Amino acid sequence: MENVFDYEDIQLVPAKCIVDSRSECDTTVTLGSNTFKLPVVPANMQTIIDEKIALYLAENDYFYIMHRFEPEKRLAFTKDMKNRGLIASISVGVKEEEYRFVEELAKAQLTPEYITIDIAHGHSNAVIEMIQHIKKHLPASFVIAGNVGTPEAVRELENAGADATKVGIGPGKVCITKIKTGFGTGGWQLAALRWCAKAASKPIIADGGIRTHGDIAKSIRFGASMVMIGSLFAGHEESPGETIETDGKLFKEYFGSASEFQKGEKKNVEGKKMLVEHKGSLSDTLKEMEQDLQSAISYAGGNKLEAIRNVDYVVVKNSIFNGDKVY
Ligand SMILES: NC(=O)C1=CN([C@@H]2O[C@H](COP(=O)(O)OP(=O)(O)OC[C@H]3O[C@@H](n4cnc5c(N)ncnc54)[C@H](OP(=O)(O)O)[C@@H]3O)[C@@H](O)[C@H]2O)C=CC1
Ligand SMILES: Nc1nc2c(ncn2[C@@H]2O[C@H](COP(=O)(O)O)[C@@H](O)[C@H]2O)c(=O)[nH]1
Repeated sequence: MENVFDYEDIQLVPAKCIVDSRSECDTTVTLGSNTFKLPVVPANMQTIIDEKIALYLAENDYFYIMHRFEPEKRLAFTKDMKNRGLIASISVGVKEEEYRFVEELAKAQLTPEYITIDIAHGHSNAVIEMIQHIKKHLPASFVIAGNVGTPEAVRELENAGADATKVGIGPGKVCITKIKTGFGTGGWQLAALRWCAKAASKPIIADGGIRTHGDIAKSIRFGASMVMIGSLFAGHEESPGETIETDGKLFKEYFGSASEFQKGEKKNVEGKKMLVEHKGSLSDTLKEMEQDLQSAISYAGGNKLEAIRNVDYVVVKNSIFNGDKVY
């Protein structure tokens, strides 16, 4: 790979505006057989989403993916969402008990609309076999598989039956994979996304490294259908992470799914914990994201998300913030 770059190295080039107001710009996106308000999904991590947030997102037409770290609650969660006439979207791992869980769902005739296979190194037979298992027992579920960082991986998971792949190994804010292993897409996530998107024949979810709302538009430009975000969703009133007061200031904790805090032991740790400034309500952030994306669509010279895919861009190595600290 040559000419790698990341979010802060790129600026999108404006095209002639065709709308009279940014409110005319449509930020909706279709994934599988459902249409959502934004091409954004909060990360399936325990300090980012819980049942209450999932319910709020589903009721308000946002995409969500429930985490897999309270495995015993997933069947009841799926049933509850279905009883409310809402989309059920859950995560699974690849261990033996996860195979039994998929069979249990099938036996109970509960088909989640979306199942995400949530594994650090998704380019593996373990993930391929789980995709095939889900497709055998729950053929109507839309399967998102990951995480990966190469075109080969995207193709292999798609060929195994994945309906979408999730790209991003190591760009996350609480990720230490890049430091502990030397591997990943950290520092060149946007270029890796472009590389993967060129090989993809199905949707790609860009996962990790989003630090500003403008990065959502950049992800769309470089081939993402949807963007998964952790840290920007971490500090809300509703966020499940613990609230901590330091010197009169409120913070919320945000920890990695492969951190010692998540695992309860110091084994194969590839994540850390940090404190994020308290930032008000989730609905305010979602509204602001929508407005910023509407504005981005207007700069792209269109009135739909698709317009962003075709804009020109320039590489401005590490200079777009002019020294301003925005995160
Ligand atoms: N997007 C990212 O960059 C990363 C995300 N994470 C997140 O952390 C969580 C835990 O992930 P993960 O450890 O995969 O899940 P699990 O702890 O559920 O591990 C799943 C299985 O895969 C095996 N495994 C894990 N990593 C590797 C590897 N590098 N090579 C071969 N086998 C492996 C594990 O065995 P064993 O433990 O014995 O090796 C285990 O059997 C997930 O939520 C994941 O998304 C973690 C790191 C990077
Ligand atoms: N390497 C690790 N990556 C992790 C861990 N827990 C989550 N993640 C990934 O990060 C993104 C969120 O990134 P952000 O930049 O938006 O904060 C999340 O969706 C996972 O893919 C971890 O412990 N280690």
